[in-house]
Amino acid sequence: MTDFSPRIAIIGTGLIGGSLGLAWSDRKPDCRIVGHDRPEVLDRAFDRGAIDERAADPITAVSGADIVVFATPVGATVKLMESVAEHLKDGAIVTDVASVKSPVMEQAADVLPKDIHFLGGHPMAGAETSGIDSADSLLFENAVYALCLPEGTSQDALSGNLYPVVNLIESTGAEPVVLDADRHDRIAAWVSHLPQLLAVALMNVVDDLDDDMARQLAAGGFRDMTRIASSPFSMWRDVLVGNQGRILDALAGFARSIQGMRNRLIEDDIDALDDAFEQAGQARERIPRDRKGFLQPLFDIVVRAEDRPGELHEITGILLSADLNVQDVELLKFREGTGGTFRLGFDDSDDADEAVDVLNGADYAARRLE
Ligand SMILES: NC(=O)c1ccc[n+]([C@@H]2O[C@H](COP(=O)([O-])OP(=O)(O)OC[C@H]3O[C@@H](n4cnc5c(N)ncnc54)[C@H](O)[C@@H]3O)[C@@H](O)[C@H]2O)c1
Ligand SMILES: O=C(O)C(=O)C[C@]1(C(=O)O)C=C[C@@H](O)C=C1
Repeated sequence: MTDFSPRIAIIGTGLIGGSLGLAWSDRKPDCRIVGHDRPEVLDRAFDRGAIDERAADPITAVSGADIVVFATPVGATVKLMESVAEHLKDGAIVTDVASVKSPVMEQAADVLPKDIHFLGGHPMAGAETSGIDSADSLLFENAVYALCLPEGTSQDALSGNLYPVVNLIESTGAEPVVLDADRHDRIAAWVSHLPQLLAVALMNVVDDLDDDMARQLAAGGFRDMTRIASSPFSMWRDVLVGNQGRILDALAGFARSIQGMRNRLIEDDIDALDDAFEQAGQARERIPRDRKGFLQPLFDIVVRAEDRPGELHEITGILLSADLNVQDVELLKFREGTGGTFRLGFDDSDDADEAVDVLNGADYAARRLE
């Protein structure tokens, strides 16, 4: 594996598995990627260039693979890991992308043979959509990628036995962050799993008003807070099962906070909420800005795009040829099906101005976002 052109098996070529495949096909062209999923998903992954080979079953996929990536829902990952364990190549590295780490880490410790190296993974990037059609080679750009080492594995393994998979993760543009599974799951309960439930609850209480005018008045604030309300339950069910206790703690903490606000309103002590707003404003400022999602690179542009495959690729290609480094990309979904607008973020104001000029020169409608 020293030549860094490993054979990679991706089990589950949906949103996350497909996005990894697309990123590696682009940036690690020497890798050979074999995928396993349902036949129709595999065909689509192959047509999109996310995989080089289709494997009809998981055992065929992992046979001979240097690196195996499970990108299936948590429950399926746990089951599949056991069913392929005995068929893994000696010395292979196994990783996963599950949103909750403890169940996967425990299963890896239980079922993987001693000569297999395991590294738990969780890209902190995703979407409210699922499936291979939503996969995007830029999904992990600037995203934090949580890595969990098995108990008893030293951090040195990240630059040793596990290096090939760390290198692949870094090649997607993601930034690895190492922490243990328990801490990961406790924090993910607060910053990812709780917000998912809140988005669903908020969307539904407004829906229950059954007032069309509410839907019309809902603007940016409501949209920002409910984007992930459309995430698929098929993925989230396993996360809720796998992290139930910690999510209950987070829900209890949230309930206390909201009840506190309610009490201040009941007591007509509105000004007492000033501290809460102050704390929230300051806390949000402390979240790193150079991260996907939160990223407000200081210099943004917007560009109109047609609703056709490859559009983003073309735009980023134009910028790359002009030596302009895009730090973040976001599709602002205003009118689905009729195209949309991308927000592109740059480190530098001059780069943002130049990007507007270059794109306008290539017949795109681009402008600075103030
Ligand atoms: N969606 C996100 O935002 C996000 C972000 C980070 C991590 N994750 C994690 O990534 C994993 C995959 O999520 P996703 O969003 O890509 O979902 P997805 O539905 O887009 O993709 C999952 C794929 O796995 C396939 N699959 C399911 N069971 C299978 C089985 N037994 N054998 C073979 N293939 C099987 C499905 O057909 C599907 O193509 C989950 O563990 C999830 O927790 C998701
Ligand atoms: O939809 C997005 O933007 C996401 O990044 C989704 C998100 C999250 O932020 O909590 C959801 C679950 C995953 O495990 C990781 C990422």
